[in-house]
Amino acid sequence: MPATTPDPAPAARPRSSIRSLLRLWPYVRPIRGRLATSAVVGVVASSTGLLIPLVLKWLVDGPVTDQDPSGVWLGGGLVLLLGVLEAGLFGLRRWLVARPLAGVEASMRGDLYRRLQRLPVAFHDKWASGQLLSRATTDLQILRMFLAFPLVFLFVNATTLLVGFCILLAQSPLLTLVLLGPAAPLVVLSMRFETRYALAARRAQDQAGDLATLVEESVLGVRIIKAFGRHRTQSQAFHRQARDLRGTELHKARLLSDLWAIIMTLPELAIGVALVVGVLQVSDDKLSAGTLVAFLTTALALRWPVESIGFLLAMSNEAATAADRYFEPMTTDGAESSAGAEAGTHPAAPRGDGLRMEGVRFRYPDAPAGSAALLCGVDLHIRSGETMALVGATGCGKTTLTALVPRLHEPTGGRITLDGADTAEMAVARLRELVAVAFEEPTLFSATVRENVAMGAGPDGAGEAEVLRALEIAQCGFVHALPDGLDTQVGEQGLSLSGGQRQRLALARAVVGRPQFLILDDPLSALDVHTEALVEAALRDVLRETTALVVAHRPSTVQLADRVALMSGGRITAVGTHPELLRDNAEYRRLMSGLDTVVEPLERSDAR
Ligand SMILES: Nc1ncnc2c1ncn2[C@@H]1O[C@H](COP(=O)(O)OP(=O)(O)OP(=O)(O)O)[C@@H](O)[C@H]1O
Repeated sequence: MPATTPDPAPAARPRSSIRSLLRLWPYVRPIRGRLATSAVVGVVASSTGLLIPLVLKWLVDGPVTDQDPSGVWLGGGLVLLLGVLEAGLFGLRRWLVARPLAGVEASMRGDLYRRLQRLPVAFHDKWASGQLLSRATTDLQILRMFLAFPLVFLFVNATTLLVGFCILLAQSPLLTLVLLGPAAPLVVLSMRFETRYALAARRAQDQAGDLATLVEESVLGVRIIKAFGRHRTQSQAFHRQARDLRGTELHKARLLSDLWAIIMTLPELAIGVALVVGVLQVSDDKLSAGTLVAFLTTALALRWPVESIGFLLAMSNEAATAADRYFEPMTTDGAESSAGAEAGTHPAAPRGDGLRMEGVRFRYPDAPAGSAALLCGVDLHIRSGETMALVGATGCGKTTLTALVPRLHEPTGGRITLDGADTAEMAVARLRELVAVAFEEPTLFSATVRENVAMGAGPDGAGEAEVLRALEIAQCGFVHALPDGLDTQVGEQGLSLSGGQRQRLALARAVVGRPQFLILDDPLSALDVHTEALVEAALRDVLRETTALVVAHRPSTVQLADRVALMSGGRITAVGTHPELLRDNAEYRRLMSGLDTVVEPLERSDAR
């Protein structure tokens, strides 16, 4: 099932940026002291800058008018000192927050990673990996930038404006009124901009996530794309999505440039008008030249706090969107709980009853409405130490049923017990210590052979002897011929292995921990007949010590099992030994003779 972009509706819903940003509080709380100090230092720094016009006023009205060179030198030195102090304080502000903010980003990323690990397989089936990747990278960077700049500077600039206007008011109330003229239209404009920019920012961030998904799929599926000559189609899809993203980014840039143009023009106009009015006042002797110089220099110094509002608002908006996107997977329902006994504290249930399924029902959450449940009352008992083969037509739900045992999906009805203990009540960690799985599609990680195999052992890990034993059972002799033996890197960024080799390593991983319960989903499908026979011979010893459910498509795999369960119409319709079923069950005979047919949903619902 292809992963898709999650519900795009949030982009269309109006939301409060402030409420979205307030959700960051738990992460910001530990560094609130640092942030507050950095804000205070920022205010002191910009207020220091506002003292410069006052020194200029003193310079013009005093030493310059009196033609006193030593006074001019003193004034110049003072201006230089204030400038250096301002720069130093801004540097200190930056130093105060840089390290703590990197820590906030790291802890948010850590929480998201842990959350993604705990979210059920159903969640990952639905969410595109690129979307999750962009939330864990770009969105978190945007949030760090917000905490470093807009959060502090919206406060620092607002305070600077307040202090600045008090200074202006003290110089000339009339000229201050002239300067305040554009304030009302600027506020209205900023509010309108905020709404429109928020929608564009959300769209751009979602589109970036979709693009990341497409790139990831193109890289992972490069063999298929080449083999089927689909590079042109894939590249067209890439260009289409990249064009859409570019369009949205341009739209954002247009919104920002419109706002910026007005934010730059209106204050400049107001300063121009203030200059004309001020010059008239100086010529009428209603204002000293020094006061006019100080007023205009202060007004010019306040241009930056006003002009920066545009991009501070834009960055805050993007941060609000990033916060929404970050918290979507963080607050999605269904994370695997650690309900039940804690890992390690749940006593291993006494051996005896084996694996029991009672009336197990399941339907995928995204199955079409009104369609029949995939599993509609599975009853099956695998005795302790027994190996049960699970046979059924393609698509009848065998893999799904095996995934319910380690709770990769939660059954929608019925119960599964392991030696009498209900899996629904067990801590997930404990359950997965008891049950080992090897899937038909073997996934290896970017790690050494040894690490990939040892991953299947419990929290105590596996020693060298255990790893070698598992490799031998799975007939993985080929690993000793690899360039670095067991230390050879395999997986996505390592040496490429054949399908059969990967499958055998996955099998070694499943058996390394001597699991009490073993689930094998057609584990030998990629092996040649000779290797399959060797693996089966070695597996028999392992299977004797464990309770196993083995999905089987071929008579050779079925031979591994003590008994066979036939699955059909979402239920187990027959259980018996291979010869018994061959003798008594026509469907089983058909399946084993290779005349298998794909199960259509209609057939399933008919069977009910
Ligand atoms: N994540 C999913 N969401 C919705 N439907 C799914 C999902 N995974 C599988 N299905 C559907 O459930 C049905 C059973 O799939 P499953 O893989 O369990 O069958 P199977 O018997 O193991 O098939 P095979 O023998 O080919 O491996 C199929 O129709 C499949 O399309």
